[in-house]
Amino acid sequence: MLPNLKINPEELPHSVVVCGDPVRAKHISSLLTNGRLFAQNREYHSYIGHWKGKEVAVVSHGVGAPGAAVCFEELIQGGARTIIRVGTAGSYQKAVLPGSIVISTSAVRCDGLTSQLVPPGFPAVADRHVTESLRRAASSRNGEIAVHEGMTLTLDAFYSGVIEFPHGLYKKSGVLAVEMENSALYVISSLRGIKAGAILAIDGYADADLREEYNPHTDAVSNAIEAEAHIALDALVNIE
Ligand SMILES: O=P(O)(O)O[C@H]1O[C@H](CO)[C@@H](O)[C@H]1O
Ligand SMILES: O=c1cc[nH]c(=O)[nH]1
Repeated sequence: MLPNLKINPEELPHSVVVCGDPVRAKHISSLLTNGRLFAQNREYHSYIGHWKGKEVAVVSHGVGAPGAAVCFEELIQGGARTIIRVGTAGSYQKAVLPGSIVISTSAVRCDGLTSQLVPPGFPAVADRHVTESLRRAASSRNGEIAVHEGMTLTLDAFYSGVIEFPHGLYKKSGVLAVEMENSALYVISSLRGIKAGAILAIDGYADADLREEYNPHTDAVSNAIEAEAHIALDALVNIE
């Protein structure tokens, strides 16, 4: 039994979708054929079912890299070989609008967790086969929603303290969006030799110049989450 996920590894498929929100995990499982809850502990709610004939799991990892890392490590210990994160993120770029989607190719490591695992220069990169599969799955949806691809940034602090995080620096460097777990997923998957990637629904602007009142509960964001869930499931079953 995996101690934090409370999953019996014999039940865990090789292909897994992960997301922060347990309610989103339940919703994604409702898209599956015979989707059902098969484990639950803390923020980790695990569902199993079939997508286009292939068995997949959907597991929530909560908010933030340390808790998510527990989830990723135990999934890999339990036999997961491909993990795709279906997340949300704040945009740094005017052209990356709320309600659009970002396929993350890499993550700037502004989290604390990965600096306890690997040296500073170690890259956090998505697997190229996963990224390619996400790109193909997204392009087969006929441009119904804008899809961007590029670097994202992983940060621990959702709200600022007295220190201002230099969002503007990363905006100028071409980073598309900020979220809180991708670097952990990429570093851990590289260390353990499995494939991982991430797709993100943009739920607002994180950049101070563009920011309005943060409201991630809009129809545009819900539509983007619905679309990215379908894209991730398609990418998971069609990966080469
Ligand atoms: O929507 P999820 O997958 O939780 O992702 C993003 O949303 C949470 C913050 O609201 C963080 O977990 C961040 O990474
Ligand atoms: O970490 C996150 C996630 C969604 N939106 C943000 O602005 N930040």
